[in-house]
Order: sequence, then C-alpha cells, then structure tokens
Amino acid sequence: MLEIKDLVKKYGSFTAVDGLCLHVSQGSIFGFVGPNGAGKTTTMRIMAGLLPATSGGIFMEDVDLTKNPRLLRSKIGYMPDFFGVYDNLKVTEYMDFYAGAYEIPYKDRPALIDDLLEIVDLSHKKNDYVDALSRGMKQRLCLARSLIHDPKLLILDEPASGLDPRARVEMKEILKQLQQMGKTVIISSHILPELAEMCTEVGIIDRGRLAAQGTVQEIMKRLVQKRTIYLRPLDQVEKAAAILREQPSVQDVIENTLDLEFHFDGSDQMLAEILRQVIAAGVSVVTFKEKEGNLEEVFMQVTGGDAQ
Ligand SMILES: Nc1ncnc2c1ncn2[C@@H]1O[C@H](COP(=O)(O)OP(=O)(O)OP(=O)(O)O)[C@@H](O)[C@H]1O
Repeated sequence: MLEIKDLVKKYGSFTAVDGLCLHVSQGSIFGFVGPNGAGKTTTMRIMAGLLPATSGGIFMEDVDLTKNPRLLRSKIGYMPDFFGVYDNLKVTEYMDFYAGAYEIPYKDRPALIDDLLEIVDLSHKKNDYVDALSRGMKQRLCLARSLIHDPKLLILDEPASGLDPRARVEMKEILKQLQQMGKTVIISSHILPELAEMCTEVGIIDRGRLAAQGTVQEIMKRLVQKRTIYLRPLDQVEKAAAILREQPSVQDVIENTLDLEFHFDGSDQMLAEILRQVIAAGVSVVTFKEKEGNLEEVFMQVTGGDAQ
C-alpha cells in the first residue's frame, strides 16, 4: 500500500529523519511509535505533502507521491496533532470549508457532511460552535474533515493524546470502522501500550530511523529473550512443576496453589513439546499461555531508554 524508501529530512545540519524505510500494508492500522523528537511528526508531514523531503521517496502503487503533490493530497487524509483555532465557525460550516478546499460540489456537501459526522458520532453537534466542543469531540471533528475527500490512507498524528479513557475507546471504535470501510490508517504515539491494542502492526522509530517493525507479538518475541509462560492444571500442580523443572529451556518455575509460571527461552516447537509432556504425564491442563510482556520495557530497550 505505502512504501517509504530511504527518507531523509534535514533541518539545517540536523538530521531529523535519517534514511527511514517503512512498509505499510493495505487495510492495516499501523502504529508509528517513538519517543519525543524521534521524527514522527516530520515523517507524517512529509507523507501529507506539507513538508518537502531532503531525499528519498514515498511510494503508493509504485508512484512516488513526493513528486506528485496533487495525487498525494487526493490519496491521503491528514489529521495534525494541533487542532488550530476556528472562532465563530459552526461544525457544519467547518466541514463545508474543508469540502470547498477539496473542490467537492455544493450539491454533494450536505449529505457527505451528515455521513461523516455520523461516523465520528457528532451528528448531534452539527449546529454547535467548534470552539465549544470538548477536546475529544474536536479530535473527532478533525478526523471527519480529514475524510472529506474519501482518501485511501489516513495519517493521524497522536490522535489519542490528551483523551480520557472513554474517548480513547471511542477513537478505537472509529478506527475499526474506518478499517472496515477499507481505509489504511497510520497513527502515531510516543506511548507504545497506547497503540498496541488498536494496531495491527507497529513501526518503532528512534532518532529518525526504524528500530523495529512487525506485529506487537512479533516485536515482543524478537526482543524479549525470556518469555513468561502461564500454566493452570486442573490439579497436580506439583507434578506439572516437576516436569517443567526437568526442561533445559525452562527457568524460574514459580509454583502457586492453583497454577504455575515459568521463564522459557526456547522455540515454539520446544514449548509445544513441553505441553505435550505435561499432558502425557497425566496432568489435565486448563490453561497454557504466554503472558503479555511488558510493552513499555520493550519500547525502552528498542529506543535506548529515552522514552517519555
Ligand atoms: N522546523 C524545524 N526546525 C528544526 N528542527 C526541527 C523542526 N521540526 C522538528 N525539528 C526537530 O526534529 C526532530 C524530530 O521532530 P518531530 O517533531 O518530527 O519528532 P516527533 O517524533 O514527532 O516528536 P513528538 O513526539 O515530540 O511530537 C526533533 O529533534 C525536533 O526538534
């Protein structure tokens, strides 16, 4: 869907984006994560056609969008991290302003605006002044206007920042809806756990370079050397623990009254073999699963510990 190739952006002698390469698949919700100053906004502004790249390209269907600004603007919708001030504009007037900017014919605008306000759950606010909306509502309105020209790809800069947990859940629901509509979405954050649950894939950027890319599980697997496994047998906890302690790839078995936890540093095949041995020894297994690792820890490890 989108391929960023060797993207470089220099501000004077300072290199903010340093040979960034990134692949975003069609229909994904791609999380673009990195600590403050990593180069996320700079990259997103280049993708949105608001900032020229020093070198490198952004390709969609093999066309370099940085060389086709008009095509770029028609394919990409961008929601910046700052909302801007719109005194004395009502919600529908604000939407109409952007519809005009994208040369949408007058006759098509009312229905389009109603549809978009419905997607972001703002239909009941259409006659309110923009300035009177809550932060979460302003974010959603901004999202609605970035959809006005029906772009294939949406770029959202820190859409979850400053939102309360409820507004975040609403944002997540809207993202899912957009995905179902066939859009590809790139969203940025400096907090990995904030994105982990809404993204199909993440790219971690650090000092203008890609530090890791993949699903959260893939990144965790690659970076967390010792996985923590949880096992709950129906009974016979001691027997299960004894089998685990015999395995060379198992360490630190913690035996609780009803369940067990252990560290494991082998392959998936070895893990499956351990489960087979436990069951073959006559232990009935209720639950056997990998515990979610500490995302924040992984993020700190990848970005050299300067996450904020
Ligand atoms: N116009 C500019 N002139 C000079 N340096 C800039 C300019 N814009 C950004 N930078 C620098 O480029 C680097 C990357 O900034 P950018 O805003 O892209 O990072 P970011 O990852 O979006 O950070 P944040 O999470 O804080 O928004 C930073 O060191 C920043 O100070």
